[in-house]
Amino acid sequence: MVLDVDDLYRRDTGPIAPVGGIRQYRRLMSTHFLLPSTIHPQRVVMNSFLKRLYRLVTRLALASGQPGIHFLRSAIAFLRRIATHPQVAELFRFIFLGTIVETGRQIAAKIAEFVTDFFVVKAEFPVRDFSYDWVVHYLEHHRIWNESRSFKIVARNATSRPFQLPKKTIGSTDHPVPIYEAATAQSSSLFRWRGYWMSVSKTTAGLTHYDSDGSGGGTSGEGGALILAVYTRRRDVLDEFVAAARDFYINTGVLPRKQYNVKMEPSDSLLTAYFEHSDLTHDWMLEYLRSFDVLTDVMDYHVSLKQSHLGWGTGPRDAVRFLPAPDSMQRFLFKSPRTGGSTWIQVVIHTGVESWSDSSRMIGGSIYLTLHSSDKEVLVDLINCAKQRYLEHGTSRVIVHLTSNNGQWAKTVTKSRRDLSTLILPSDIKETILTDAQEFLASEKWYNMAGIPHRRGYLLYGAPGTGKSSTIHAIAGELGLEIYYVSLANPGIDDYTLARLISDTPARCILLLEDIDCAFPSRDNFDDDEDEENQKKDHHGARRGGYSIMPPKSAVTLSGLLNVLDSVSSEEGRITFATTNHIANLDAALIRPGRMDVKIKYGLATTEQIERVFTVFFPALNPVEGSGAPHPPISSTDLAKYAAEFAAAIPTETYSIAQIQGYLLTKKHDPAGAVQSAGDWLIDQQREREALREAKKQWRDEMMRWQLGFTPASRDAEAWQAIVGEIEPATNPTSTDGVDLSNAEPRKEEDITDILFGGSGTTATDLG
Ligand SMILES: Nc1ncnc2c1ncn2[C@@H]1O[C@H](COP(=O)(O)OP(=O)(O)OP(=O)(O)O)[C@@H](O)[C@H]1O
Repeated sequence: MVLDVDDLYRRDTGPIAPVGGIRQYRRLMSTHFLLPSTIHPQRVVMNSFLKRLYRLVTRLALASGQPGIHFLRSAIAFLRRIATHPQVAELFRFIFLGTIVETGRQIAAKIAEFVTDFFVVKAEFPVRDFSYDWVVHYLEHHRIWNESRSFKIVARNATSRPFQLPKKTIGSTDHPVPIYEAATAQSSSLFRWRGYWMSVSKTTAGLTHYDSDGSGGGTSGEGGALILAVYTRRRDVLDEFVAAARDFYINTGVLPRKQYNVKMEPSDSLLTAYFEHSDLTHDWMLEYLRSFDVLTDVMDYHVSLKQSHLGWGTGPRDAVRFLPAPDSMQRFLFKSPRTGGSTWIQVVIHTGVESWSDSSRMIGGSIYLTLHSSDKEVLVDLINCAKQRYLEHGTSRVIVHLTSNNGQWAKTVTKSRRDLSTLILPSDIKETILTDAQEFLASEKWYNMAGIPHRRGYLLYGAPGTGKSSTIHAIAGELGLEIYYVSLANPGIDDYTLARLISDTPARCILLLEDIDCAFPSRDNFDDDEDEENQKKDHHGARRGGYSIMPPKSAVTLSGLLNVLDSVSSEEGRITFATTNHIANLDAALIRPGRMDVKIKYGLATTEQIERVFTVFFPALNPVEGSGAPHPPISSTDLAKYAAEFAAAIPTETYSIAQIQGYLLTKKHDPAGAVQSAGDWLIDQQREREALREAKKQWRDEMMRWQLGFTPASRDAEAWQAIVGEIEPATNPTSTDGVDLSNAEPRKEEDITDILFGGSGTTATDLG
């Protein structure tokens, strides 16, 4: 601003003011320079500046001794002189021109921005978003990047290959092919799409391929984005483009990008599901993933011959099985049978880590699924499919769940079903158990109405090797139930872990409690399982001694076991099978109806059973395939003759079927020889039994000595004999109670074919 004070003064104040006309200046300033401050706050600032200037000028004028107006004139003249100096004038010209140019540039930028906003539609696709995948896949497929002049070239397998056998010579297909991708630099590509020009660029460096490994720290282009500009005023062109890219992505079934950080950074568009190893749903899912061979893009294999890795025993035992490597990320397309829609699912199978205390147990094994969907129904569909598949497949096998040493369901083994007809049992034991169990499972409503807990217990007792476990196995197959096997002799299982194990079982299943007599201190842990005499004593309920030499075999107490059998969690259609070799050891409370409703005795092989075992072992005219060198075909008449002779040679109810099978196995190609050598085998058996009995007796003696403080040095033969005589009544036919049992009438035992339905308890037929 050029201030011609004189002129102003002249106009407003008339003649020049005399020296010291300070008031005139004041008036001048207030009249013409000061701006109405009420209008705008910036003017207040300006007014303040002018006031200060005015004061300064006034002071200078007074100090110079000149009248104010003369001072101003000389000051202005000085300034004019400077301003008219050629170099200063040149400087002013530059400033002026620069100002014009800069202003012009800014105006042009504004116009460009305006035009861009007006005529270009822009969109940004963040790198870690699905939309990015759609667009990049679409552009890649249409070779949009090739319009660019700068590329990144990577060597890859164009498509994921299913497993192939290695070729003898390396062909061109064995090597990866080059894939052109957009360079990581911020280069933009211009292309035409459906008549519209578009340009695409990236905001940050990073891998651009849709399937890039996001795990490589810093190389995933995290935080970057794809910028798309559509040169049109129409927004719907962008909508169309995005929709087309999305459809193309879905329809080409392209593998989605691997999701690495779903756990840490949950996404709104991804569902995750976790299947814990100890839960049945884990088995469903594993079965589904294995059986359908859904994981077709696996490139990371776990190669195994292990039985437990062979799926469900469908293939030959020596087949090499390729499983996805543990912890590797696989993706598969799940087609929902309900909607018909497909959803990508990422699966990671964690095997867990092996427990240091129990090598058979894996800690933390699980299946982790990530569904590329936000629809929970898809997950429900998947679980239903897995369950259905599992159950369908389950009809040809029996699944047995085993515990670890520290009391958790740790392992699942599958066995092929055993046909009930392969069991050689007297009369209709098998059918009776099966019918009873079927009726029980079908009468849940009746139980509820009658207020009776919906559970049923079966106690199978008798000598080892008589078919107790085999019966349970066959029944489980018939009923289509899974077996949850708990051995009470497992040292890691106590009352607490047993209760937890039981509560972790599903509603409909078979709970198998083996060695139930281990649940409390046995009267004698040296029972000779093979000892016929002892077995008979068991039947008579006679006790061979009152001493428990060894501590109990199980950490489970009787009350703990009773609690578990009575617990609320065991009321949901659960069938409990318990087995024991010594029913006489069991507490009456344990086997009372309500806990063990059906009691079945398994005896040693009768003559009739022995004959049937023989017939089954040597099928007439029908050599068994795959049995090595099959025995020469024999006529059914000869077979019947041999079977009868063999059965007659073996004393009835003396040997278990397992023992007889063991002998026949040594003669599996020679039925006639089996009959001839039967006598020798019996003698061997007798010797073996006596040797075994003697060895056990000696061992028992040693243990007693040790427990009673006898050492070889302090051994006193007489004192020892007195003790042995006192505590070893089993070697004597007379019991310690003083009752002579040698001539006593054996307690009336039902025939093996008779089933004891728990005395006064409900029977299967009662429940009809
Ligand atoms: N009654 C039977 N019919 C057919 N096979 C039998 C029979 N009893 C035993 N076996 C055979 O003997 C073997 C052992 O049978 P199993 O395990 O069922 O006996 P167990 O009574 O449960 O013995 P343990 O009391 O020792 O558990 C199996 O291979 C089975 O095939």
